[in-house]
Amino acid sequence: MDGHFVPNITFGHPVVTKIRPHVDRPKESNGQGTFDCHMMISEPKKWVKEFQKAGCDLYCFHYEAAVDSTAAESPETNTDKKTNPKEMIRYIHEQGMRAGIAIKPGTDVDVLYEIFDNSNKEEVPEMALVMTVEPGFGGQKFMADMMPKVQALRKRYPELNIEVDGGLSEKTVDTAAEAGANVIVAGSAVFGAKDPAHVIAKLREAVNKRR
Ligand SMILES: O=C(CO)[C@H](O)[C@H](O)COP(=O)(O)O
Repeated sequence: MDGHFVPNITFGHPVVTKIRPHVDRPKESNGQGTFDCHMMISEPKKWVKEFQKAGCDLYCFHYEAAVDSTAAESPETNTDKKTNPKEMIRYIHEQGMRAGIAIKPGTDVDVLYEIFDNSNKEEVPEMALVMTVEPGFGGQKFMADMMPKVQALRKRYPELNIEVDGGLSEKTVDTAAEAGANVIVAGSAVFGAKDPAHVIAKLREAVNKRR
């Protein structure tokens, strides 16, 4: 969070650098150890290389931050700041990371279809993130009305990693998993728990029993 794209600030690549040596690298079979960095920032391209150096495995940027009319029309003149989503995805892949693309609650899911239907695989992300709160703060209420977006993505892309973020807990995870989400972000539910491992196991179970 950069205090611009969202009205809050959180940690950046120096924290990733410090934590990375203490976490095993991802095992391709189950994704454990993946550093999935959700960039709630206005200039996502600016930080790609720093996060790669820090040990990020998957760099997830916001569709809304990557799209503006100028950048979409002439991506070649917008290489320092904004660029269009396809250029961003290609750039992330060139740095050796997987790419994710996130949408805020007010963004229609169909903006993602063109991105995932692209036959050029270098420009196709490995994950879609459907925000289930307005990004910026933990501890908000899960927006169940975002589930049609998840259902639409799951129907169209049976194998896609679909992440949900915001208000996920043991109480809400079944709704998300039933809709088709298979990557669950949980802050308060895990860090506020007496037994975080138990909560994580429950969240994982909700996803796994539907796969
Ligand atoms: O970053 C977020 C919002 O910007 C996430 O929603 C947050 O980290 C998850 O927290 P919680 O599980 O408490 O909703």
